[in-house]
Formats: sequence, structure tokens, C-alpha cells
Amino acid sequence: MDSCASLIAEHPHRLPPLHAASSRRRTLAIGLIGPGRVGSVLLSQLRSAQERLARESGLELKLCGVAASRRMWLDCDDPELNAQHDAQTWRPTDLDQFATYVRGDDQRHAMLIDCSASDAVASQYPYWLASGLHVVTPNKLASSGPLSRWQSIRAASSHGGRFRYEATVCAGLPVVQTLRDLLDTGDQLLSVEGMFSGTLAWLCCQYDGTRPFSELVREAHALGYTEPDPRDDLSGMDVARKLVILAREAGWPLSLQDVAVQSLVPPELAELPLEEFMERLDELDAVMSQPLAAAQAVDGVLRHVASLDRDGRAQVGLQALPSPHPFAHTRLTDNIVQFRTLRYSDNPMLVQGPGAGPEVTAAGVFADLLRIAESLEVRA
Ligand SMILES: NC(=O)C1=CN([C@@H]2O[C@H](COP(=O)(O)OP(=O)(O)OC[C@H]3O[C@@H](n4cnc5c(N)ncnc54)[C@H](O)[C@@H]3O)[C@@H](O)[C@H]2O)C=CC1
Ligand SMILES: N[C@@H](CC=O)C(=O)O
Repeated sequence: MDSCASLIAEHPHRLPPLHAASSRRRTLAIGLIGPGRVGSVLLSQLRSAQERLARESGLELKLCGVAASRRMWLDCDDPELNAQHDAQTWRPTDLDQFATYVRGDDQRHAMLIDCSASDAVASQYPYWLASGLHVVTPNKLASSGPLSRWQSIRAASSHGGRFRYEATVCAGLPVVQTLRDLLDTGDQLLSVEGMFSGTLAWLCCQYDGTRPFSELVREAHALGYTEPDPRDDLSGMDVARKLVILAREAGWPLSLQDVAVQSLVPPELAELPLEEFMERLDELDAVMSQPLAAAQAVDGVLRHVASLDRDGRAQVGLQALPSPHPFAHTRLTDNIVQFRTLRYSDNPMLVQGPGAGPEVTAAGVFADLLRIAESLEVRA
């Protein structure tokens, strides 16, 4: 009897780990782009888990660098210089240099994690993936941006590094993977309906007329629920992006311009610099009092709802829902996603839970990192 078999015979209720950590020892070099609200929480989560992952699953996470919009930090690139002049450890951000540094030699597994909301960063993914770098991101711009770029990313990831983006839709909730599993097992998507914005879910739950809407938006921003520019949430564009991501996952070639979006941002505030928009937020109060009064008049609740079907119809906007409606009972930042498929046609599949905030989003990104790490071969 080998040692595993004898262990099972002696302790039938305590199965040994499938892969002993020592025989699965892998190193994953990591570069993080965008150390903002989500990125900095992710850094803490990675640091807290580093020792446990090395011990329990043989996975060594090696954080090699962090790049913000203007400055980047590369670890150990010039130890002598770094020791002499601390300031030299920071240098102006250069994403090519950053990616090359994290990539290292061909022998190591390496990953870039994009926690920015930058289109310029997203446009680098096809090159990074083609060079063998893995990419993980909560940034929605790559998966919902130009279809041709999305197709290049898919093509590059089928031959090069792996690409995961679970946190782009409903933060830490398993939405993209759930859809993937349905499709991969032969099901067909008929439609998706739900509440896809943590910010708007939270605002709709809080807003009852006792506090101005603008004050609540400021609070949602401070809590880290909103996009860096809250107009991305209020305009419905953030939700439209999530619909596009799910549609493309299902193989439907949807683009943002195909989505009918109701914006809550008055046209005169839409193009202002962010700072000025935040100063004039109270102009939203009059805009929002009307739909609230309409919902209250029919004894309903205000909810931000989106839907998508296989004929390419996609819409996003506020609705006054009657209180027995399943979407009326959500709490705080709860998102709810209802998949109607061939198998789940009479009674749709639901995924529900908190859909915004740095902690849950960072955890969604971290889980993507671990999924990729599980598939890495052991290299000497
Ligand atoms: N906050 C949330 O609940 C969720 C956020 N997300 C996504 O996560 C991403 C990050 O969101 P937050 O952390 O809230 O934003 P944030 O504004 O707090 O952080 C963004 C970071 O990206 C950096 N950055 C911007 N342009 C850059 C560039 N060109 N190169 C390098 N770094 C750059 C900024 O310096 C900042 O550190 C966004 O794409 C957002 O859509 C996704 C799901 C939920
Ligand atoms: N701002 C977004 C964050 C997650 O995508 C939201 O509120 O849903």
C-alpha cells in the first residue's frame, strides 16, 4: 500500500490533500496597476494570504511592482541605488517597462493585475497576453470596449497568457463564471435581467426623501462603491458595460451603442470636470425627487434595473417596482442577476449579494488570480 492509501485506510474520514504543497511549488510574479481603493485592498489581501498559500498549496506570490498613473515602483531593480537613494525606487510610469520587468525571463509565470479604470491600460492587454503574461482585472473597459479589441484579447488569450475578469460584473459575485459554466455544459442563454449597480442599488435603498440624493451620492463615493467618476454609475454606463460583458460572454456581439440607457445625469453636468461635477451634485436632487414621488404614489420602490435578451435588446434604467417584486427586497449594495436559459426557463437561476465595495471586489480579483494559479504547471 502506498503512503496515501495507508493514510486513507487509517483515517477514512480525513482525506489527504490532492496535491502535496511541496510537489506543487509554483512561483507567480505579480505586477499591480492602479493602487487605488480596490488595488490597495487587494495588496493587503495578497500580503495576508501569502504565507498560507505557500504553506498549504505551494503557491509563492512574488509582488514585483506597483504602477500608479504617474509613478511606478519596481522591486529590487537596482538594489544598490535603491539603498542609497530611496526616491530612486520610484520612477515615472512606463507600462512597457513595467510589463517587461514583471514578465522577467521566460521561465517564470507572471501576471499583471489591472485595478485602474483606464482605457490606455486596457488597450495593452492583447500585447501582454500575447507575450505570455496572464491578466486579471476588475476594469470593465477591455471587455465592454470596441468589439475588435475584445476579439484581439480573446485571440491572444487563447494562445498566450490567461485572461480573467470576474469582478467586472457585480464585483465579487460569481456571475461571469456562472454564465460560463452554463454555456460550457451545453445550456443556452435566453435572457438576463437584474440589478447590476451596487451604487444605484444602495442609493435606491437609502433614498426615501429624508436626505438629499446628492448627500447620499457623496457617501457612496466615500464608501468606495462608485466608479472613480460617479457619473459612470449615475449615467447607467457602468451597468450598460456589464450587460455588454455578459452578452459577449454568451457569444452575442453587443456593443455599448446597442444598449438603451436612461441617464440620471442632467446634460449640463455630463461634460464637466469631475471636481466641478462633485461641487454641483445638489443639482441632482430635483432630478431624483420626481421618480421617487412616482414610485411612492403607487406604493412601490425605486430600483435600477437592466435587461438583455438573445435578440440583442438591452436596456438600463430606473423602475418603480411593486413591493412583492423579487428585486424590491434587496438590501444595501445587493446586486441580483437572473439568468433565464433553456434549462432554467420556467424558474430562472438567481445570483444575489453585495455588488460593490473595495473588499468584495478585491476578493473577486484575488479568486481569479487563484484560478489561474491552479492551472500553472510546475517549473523548475
Ligand atoms: N469600487 C468597486 O466597488 C468596484 C470597482 N471596479 C473597478 O475597479 C477599478 C478600480 O476602481 P477603484 O479602486 O474604485 O478606483 P480608484 O480611482 O480608487 O483607483 C484607480 C487607480 O488607478 C490608477 N490609474 C489610473 N490610470 C492609470 C494608468 N494609466 N496607469 C496606472 N494606474 C492608473 C489611479 O492612480 C488609481 O490608483 C475600476 O476599473 C472599477 O470599475 C469593479 C467592481 C467594483
Ligand atoms: N461602481 C460599480 C462598482 C462595481 O462594478 C457599482 O456600483 O456597481
